[in-house]
Amino acid sequence: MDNLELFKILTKKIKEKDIISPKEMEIIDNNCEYLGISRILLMENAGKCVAEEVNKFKVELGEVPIFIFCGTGNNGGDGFAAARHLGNCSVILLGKEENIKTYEARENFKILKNLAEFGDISIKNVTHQNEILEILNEIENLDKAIIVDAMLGTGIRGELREPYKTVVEKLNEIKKKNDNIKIISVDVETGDLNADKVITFHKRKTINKENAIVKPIGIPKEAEYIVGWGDLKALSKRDPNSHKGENGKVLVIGGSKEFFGAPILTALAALKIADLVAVASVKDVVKKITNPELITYKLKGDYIGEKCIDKLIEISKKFDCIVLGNGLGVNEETKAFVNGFLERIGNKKVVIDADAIKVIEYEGFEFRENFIFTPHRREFEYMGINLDNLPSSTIVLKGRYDVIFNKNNVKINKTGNSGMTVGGTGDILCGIIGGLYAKNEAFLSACCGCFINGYAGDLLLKEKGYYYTPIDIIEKIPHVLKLFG
Ligand SMILES: NC(=O)C1=CN([C@@H]2O[C@H](COP(=O)(O)OP(=O)(O)OC[C@H]3O[C@@H](n4cnc5c(N)ncnc54)[C@H](O)[C@@H]3O)[C@@H](O)[C@H]2O)[C@H](O)CC1
Ligand SMILES: [K+]
Repeated sequence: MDNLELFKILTKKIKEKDIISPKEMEIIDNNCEYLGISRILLMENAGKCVAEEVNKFKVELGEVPIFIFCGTGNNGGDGFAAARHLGNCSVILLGKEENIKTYEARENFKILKNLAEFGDISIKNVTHQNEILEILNEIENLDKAIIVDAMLGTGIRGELREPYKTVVEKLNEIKKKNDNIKIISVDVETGDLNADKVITFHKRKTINKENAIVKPIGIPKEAEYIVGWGDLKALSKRDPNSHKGENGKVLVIGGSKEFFGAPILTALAALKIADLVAVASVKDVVKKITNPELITYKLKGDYIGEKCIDKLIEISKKFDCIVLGNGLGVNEETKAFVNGFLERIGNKKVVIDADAIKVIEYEGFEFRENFIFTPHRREFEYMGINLDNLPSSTIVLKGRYDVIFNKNNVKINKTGNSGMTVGGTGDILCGIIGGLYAKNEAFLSACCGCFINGYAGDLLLKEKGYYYTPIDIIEKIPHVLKLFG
């Protein structure tokens, strides 16, 4: 079974989420763009859905005034598109036109302005409290009306601020006195607006109420499965006022008298993302580490064995994430170390790669959710993952297509090319994942690690053909992060 077949099996085994968070929706939105589905297309479909629901109210109420309250974000953009589908309505922009946030919302507002000169769509730009109260008083004196709440959607953060606060309070008062004032909320009710209907797009959001009506707007299910720049945009952002060590501390435990390169590649890759990276290894490896940016912990012996567990459990406490396995070697000594260390490391974030994967005793092994495994095909088969009892740990099955999964999620990454078969790219991948995992959750870190590693390889393929080296890939990591971060 190749990776693509495994992916398809997993999409059937892992139940698709029918309620998602605004953050998950934002990742899907951005990955739609990555897949070539433009936001303006989605906004058009969203606006059409809203107009259809307003027309249902018109069947009940007859030809009544329609007021569309729009914010300056894409929720407002949906309102603009809905206005065009409806015609004969009043669009109230709660804010200055120049503050309309996005291209797609601005384009829809521009169209309305072109129409408003001649047609039956009126536009009011209101920014002052008295202008807003005047419109609300007009609505209060009507027998019947339809209100569209396109003020705030999934972009809402924290307590409702003015002018939305006044509008919501006043509309709730009006609604209480006259049930023939019907309110439809776009995607999400703004604050505690008492809407008759909420039309939410693609999937119900965790911030929706039970009665939300879900409408498809052309987002294919693949947009939830393919890793794109939407995942990268969801990564935690560096706080500009942060101090050294606050952007991730990674400890690489690997290497042996036979292999010194692997843990160094892992550490150098992690260092492009985290701001404090150390390598714990045997003396033959430590003496080869000349990079002053890397901290080292020297361990006794030719291999990291059981005798190192206590010291490494102690050292691990200073780090956010451990990357375990690169170049460890595969013998009884390293086997005893890896199994003992993982048993005692508790819920510390650990990326487990290469030789560590090969020496774990999987019989009765606890696949904890704080573990990320990064096997290639053979290592994956050795792990013997039971597809009917998927693990809490996140598994990254590397290949032409990387498949990233755990018991609740599955995604596939298509960046990368056969130039990456060169030795060391696996060490780099788990270094990138370790750097991300220090400050992000496991599944997102694993997906983004695969995307970044592969995308760096794709950029190098364009620049150098297939003959790029692991160090070239490491040097490309910041470029990829800057492109999409
Ligand atoms: N999911 C989809 O496929 C589509 C979603 N669409 C619509 O887009 C909105 C989300 O748009 P966004 O611009 O991200 O955010 P909002 O419009 O919700 O808010 C924007 C704006 O509001 C300000 N703001 C945030 N919090 C507050 C607050 N507490 N008080 C006052 N103001 C606040 C802030 O400045 C934000 O920038 C989604 O809901 C859908 O309606 C697409 O159009 C179609 C596809
Ligand atoms: K809304």
